[in-house]
Amino acid sequence: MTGFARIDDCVLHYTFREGRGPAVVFLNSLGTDLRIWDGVVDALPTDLCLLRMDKRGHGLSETAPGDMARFAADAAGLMDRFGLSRALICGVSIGGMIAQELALSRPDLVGGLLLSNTAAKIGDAAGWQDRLFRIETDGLPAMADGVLDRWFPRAFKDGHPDMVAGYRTMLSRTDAEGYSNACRALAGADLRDRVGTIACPTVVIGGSEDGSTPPDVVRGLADAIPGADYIEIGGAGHLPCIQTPGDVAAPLMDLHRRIS
Ligand SMILES: O=C(O)CCC(=O)CC(=O)O
Repeated sequence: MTGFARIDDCVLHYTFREGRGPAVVFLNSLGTDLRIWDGVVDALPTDLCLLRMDKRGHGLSETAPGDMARFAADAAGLMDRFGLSRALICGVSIGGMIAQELALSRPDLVGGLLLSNTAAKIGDAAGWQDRLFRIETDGLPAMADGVLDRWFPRAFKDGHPDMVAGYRTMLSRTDAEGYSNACRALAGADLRDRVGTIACPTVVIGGSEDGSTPPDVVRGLADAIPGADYIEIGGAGHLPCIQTPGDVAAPLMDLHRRIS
C-alpha cells in the first residue's frame, strides 16, 4: 500500500506492506527517495512486513525544516501509526543517522539496526556550508555529476549508464529546499558521544569505494557501538542498496533471524 500521512507539521509519503514481523523499516540517503530500496526488497522474502518512507523534503513528502531529531520523530510517528515496535531499521547515510537517533530516542521501536554507509557524524561544518552555497548558486542538477562520482565507482557507472542516468534524475529533481534542510541537519548532528549506549543488535556496512562516507569512517561507527559487526563490501560505493542489493539483503535477513 502506498499512502500519505501527516506527522505533526509535514505530510509524509510511504509504502507499507503488512506481513511477518519484526517489520523492516527503510530510511533513505540525501537526495534520494524510497525507490533506492527496490532491489533490496526484491531480494527479501515476500511475506515480511515492510515500511519505506520519503523523509521530509524528499520524494513525494512535503518540505519542512527539521534537525536529525525531527527526522527520527517523523519515522517514529509513522511507525506508531502502523503499530510497529522492535523493528529492524535499515538506514543508509543520513538514513543511517536517523536510524541511530531513533534507536537512542525511541529504543522501544528498534529491535535491530542495519547501518549502511553512515557514521555518527558525517562531514564537517565547512563542507556543508560550501554545499549549501553551491545549491543556492548552481542548483542541484549542476552538482549531480560530482555527487554521482561519490555514489558509484567508475566501473559501475560505465557498465550501467541508463541506471546512473535514472538516479541522476532522482537527485536533480529533489526539492532544493528539502535537500538544503537535510544538509543543515547533517551539519548540526553529532551522535559520537551517544552511540556507545545503543544496545540493540547492530550490523554496519561500508563500501570500499565509498566517496561520501569512506570505509574507515564507517568502521569507526561499528567500533563505537557495543557488539556491532562490520562488513565491508568490496567494490561498492556509497549506495550498495542500488549497486549490489543482495549484499544488503543478506545481512539484513541474518539480522532479522537474530531478532525474530
Ligand atoms: O548520502 C547522504 O545521506 C549524506 C552523505 C553525502 O554527502 C552524500 C553525497 O556525497 O552527496
